[in-house]
Amino acid sequence: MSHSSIQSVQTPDSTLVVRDFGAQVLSWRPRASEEVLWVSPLATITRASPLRGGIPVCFPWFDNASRSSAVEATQAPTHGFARNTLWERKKSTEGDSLCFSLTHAPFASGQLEATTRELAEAEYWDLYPHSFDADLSVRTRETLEITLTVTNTDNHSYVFEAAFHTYFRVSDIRNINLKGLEGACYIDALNGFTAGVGDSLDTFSEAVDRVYTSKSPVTISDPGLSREIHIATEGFGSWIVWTPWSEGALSIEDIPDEAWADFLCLEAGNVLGDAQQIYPGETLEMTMRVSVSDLTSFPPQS
Ligand SMILES: O=P(O)(O)OC[C@H]1O[C@@H](O)[C@H](O)[C@@H](O)[C@@H]1O
Repeated sequence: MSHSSIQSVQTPDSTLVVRDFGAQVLSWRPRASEEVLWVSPLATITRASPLRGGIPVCFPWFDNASRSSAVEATQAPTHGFARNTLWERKKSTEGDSLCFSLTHAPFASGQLEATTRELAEAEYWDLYPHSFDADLSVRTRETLEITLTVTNTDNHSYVFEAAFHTYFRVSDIRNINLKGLEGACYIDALNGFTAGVGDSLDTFSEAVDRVYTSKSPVTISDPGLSREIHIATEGFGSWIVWTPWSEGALSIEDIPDEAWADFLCLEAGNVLGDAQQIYPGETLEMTMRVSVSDLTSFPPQS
């Protein structure tokens, strides 16, 4: 089976590239700007594994499974299995969108002609025995709009976490400003998961790994690229902010030692206290919108 299938869409306003494996956005470039997403130069597209960069989809749990309320098995893969699974490409009625679906259900024993994807999926059933249909739609115009829709197709309620683990490309993380988290409460993963408040985190000078509770839009202001990236959400309650910094990047195989300053992970999420309870038949929708403006102009309306 090939894991390298990628789809692209070009509109008058932008170009978009998405990989079927993990339904992972790899590139988004609005016409008037440089590439918005960072992908590691060491990323290998032919491997059946999430690629370092772009927008991996973390679902149905986030982070190390031992800390997640959505999954019981502690040996479960970090950030859920959606990013480790081949999604099915769906026909989109709109020329500016790419749509993918992932069905999670018990594997019917005795079924002789299972697809490779079904077999791969079956291995996760023991870890997460809750049926769902998930859809990911990605629309590219002047704004990138990415929506995860989850329907509980089971007969019991359960909990999931979700995040769009976006690697934003920046000129140099030491010279950017982050706006929008002023006054928000956070949990600090680098400080024993302690709670903090009031640290607005507007500039970066060391490793950061925090989950902020906030629904407010955020902006990355990047004088080096003369642009601002505006990110807004609906249906998400958290922002995860992560940079490994120079020392952390040394222990991450697929980030070149010198590349740590080239990206900031700013992730729209429903994690920790924002984990979502979903009832039989219920559908929940989570959307992130990304737009870019010149540093000197007003943010575009989406
Ligand atoms: O290497 P992974 O599994 O993609 O995770 C990278 C990082 O992802 C972030 O979302 C987490 O907050 C970090 O703790 C983690 O290190």
